[in-house]
Amino acid sequence: MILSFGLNVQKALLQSDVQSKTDKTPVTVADYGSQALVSFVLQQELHAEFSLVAEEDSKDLRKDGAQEIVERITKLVNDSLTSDGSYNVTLSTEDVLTAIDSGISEGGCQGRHWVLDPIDGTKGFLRGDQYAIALALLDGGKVVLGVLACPNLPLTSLKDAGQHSPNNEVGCLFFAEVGGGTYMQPLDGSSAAKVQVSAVENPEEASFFESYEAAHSMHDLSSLIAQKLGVKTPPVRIDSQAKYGALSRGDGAIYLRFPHKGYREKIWDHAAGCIVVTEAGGVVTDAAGQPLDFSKGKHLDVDTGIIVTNQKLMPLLLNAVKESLKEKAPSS
Ligand SMILES: Nc1ncnc2c1ncn2[C@@H]1O[C@H](COP(=O)(O)OS(=O)(=O)O)[C@@H](OP(=O)(O)O)[C@H]1O
Ligand SMILES: [Mg+2]
Ligand SMILES: [Mg+2]
Ligand SMILES: [Mg+2]
Repeated sequence: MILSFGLNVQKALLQSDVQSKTDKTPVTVADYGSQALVSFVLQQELHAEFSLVAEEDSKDLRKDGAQEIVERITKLVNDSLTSDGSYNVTLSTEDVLTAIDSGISEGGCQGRHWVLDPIDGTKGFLRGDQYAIALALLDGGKVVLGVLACPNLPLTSLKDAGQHSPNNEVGCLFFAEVGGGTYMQPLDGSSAAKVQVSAVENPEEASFFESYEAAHSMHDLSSLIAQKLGVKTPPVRIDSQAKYGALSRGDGAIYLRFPHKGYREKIWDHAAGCIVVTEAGGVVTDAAGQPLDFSKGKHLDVDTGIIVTNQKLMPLLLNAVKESLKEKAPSS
């Protein structure tokens, strides 16, 4: 239901469906609608008090002049609930705003918290490119479950892109539970298969992922790191945690993310992706080699950036990162 919601809205997006947040990033009726749906379904299924840390809130939707967009979100949510048929309800605008606001939890190191990015890679979503719906569960500050839906990701490896594979089908669901491995299932519901990260040991044979948006990650720094490693192929730039999904099935071997100075990472941008990759045999650390700490609330306080690869390549990657950061540091 939530996945077809994103795809349907992406196809029929109106100019008025896209708003700008105070941090100047875009938010759409799909981001709000997806958050309302996931929050509603979790509450229905869990039959209990639950805690949700999610990206969006209803502040802007409660302002004067926002009535029209709230009604549009409510209609999209109700259309999705009706077409799915699992829940025989019609939500009011206030129900939708309340569902969105259930995502106000701060998370932390105690208890269980769901972590949601209702549309990750909103800019990619708007371009018609990659985006993901990312849901994770924290227990005692550790990620224990992750689900990553990537409605526009090809079922076959991105390595084959452009080679006119007869199978152009898209839509992948990745899921992982701690200790249970990572699985990928086509969104058409056919059976799931276990996936593994790339086994490449020679960095010259490794390809790497990075953000599509240069504003989200320093492409010049990744390029220097890749050069030091001897990586031969150009970077694969795609939006969202689809990068983690693609990496978990070995489409590439490395993911480099170096936000510009001053940006603080949020847990919903990495929690699901992190467990999907680690359960597939990968390693996710900050630029100093420390694991990501999801127990500190909404933010992830990482040293400089986030790097992901397999266990064999990580020591080489960490060295290349350290050398590159030293080279790029302004001399005092
Ligand atoms: N300035 C800056 N630096 C780093 N990261 C930022 C920045 N601004 C936003 N964001 C967050 O990036 C999320 C999307 O990351 P991506 O890796 O998908 O970026 S990209 O679209 O591939 O360029 C994106 O997630 P969504 O908002 O869910 O789309 C943001 O949380
Ligand atoms: Mg956003
Ligand atoms: Mg995001
Ligand atoms: Mg988002």
